[in-house]
Amino acid sequence: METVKKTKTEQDKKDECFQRKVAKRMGKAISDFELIEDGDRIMVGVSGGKDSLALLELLALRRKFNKQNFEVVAVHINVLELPYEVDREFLKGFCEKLDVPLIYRDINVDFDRPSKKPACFRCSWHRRTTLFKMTDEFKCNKLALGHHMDDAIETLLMNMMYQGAVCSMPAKLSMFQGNIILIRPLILLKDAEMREYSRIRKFVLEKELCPHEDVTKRKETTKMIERIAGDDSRIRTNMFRSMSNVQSEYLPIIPEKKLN
Ligand SMILES: Nc1ncnc2c1ncn2[C@@H]1O[C@H](COP(=O)(O)OP(=O)(O)OP(=O)(O)O)[C@@H](O)[C@H]1O
Repeated sequence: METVKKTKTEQDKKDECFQRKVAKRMGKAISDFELIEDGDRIMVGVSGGKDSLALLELLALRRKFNKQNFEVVAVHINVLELPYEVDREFLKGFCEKLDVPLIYRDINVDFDRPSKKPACFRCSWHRRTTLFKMTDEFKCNKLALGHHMDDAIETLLMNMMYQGAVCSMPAKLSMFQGNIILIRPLILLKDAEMREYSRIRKFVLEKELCPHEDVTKRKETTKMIERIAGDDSRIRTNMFRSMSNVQSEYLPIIPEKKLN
């Protein structure tokens, strides 16, 4: 039978080159922060959003083509009280193509219970706690989340502005006496790069907005960074890099006993 060979357009070549760049950047994070070792069994939290889909795909491809020997398991937590669901058919097909097992878990979040914490915070806490518990159940030693560089910068500014603390999201965090290691392999990638990756890969994304979404502080912070950074691509990178360049002798550090 005659096979029809599709010729690559200039755009196709550019897109492939961009995908390789993103994979390399994640590889750099994995190597710089020593995120993955041979024999790891990594649980990937997949929300159905662009970042965690990209993370899952990039890790699965790395496992296939690189020399590192590790396993990947995808988990989606479904909050029963939320009025929408992830596109299950898409996610199923996506994981099958990558040869990654997919686990669904339904959970309840009592949004009506009075609490000082915002609904978004509580929902995220429940999802995260469920993921941690599931690592044990499915014998995974690492949990990978899809946070990227802009998430880290936003968190840094939010903690400075609302908590009076300089802290953000580490690329690697040992938790529960070292029983589980949280990793963030996309930490060297920007949101704009993840959006481009998602466009190229034609990810099917949830369009429905969560009714509880924290529309205030994080969104305001995102806009604030947009205003500060403008078109200068160095600014986001420098804000991120500043977290690895803390010159404490040049900070007005108040002695602990005088803090209150
Ligand atoms: N429902 C979920 N099930 C499994 N993992 C989740 C879920 N929600 C979030 N996560 C994990 O936590 C990370 C951070 O969550 P967050 O809510 O900030 O991301 P998101 O905006 O839902 O989407 P994205 O997948 O694009 O990061 C996600 O990247 C993903 O790894």
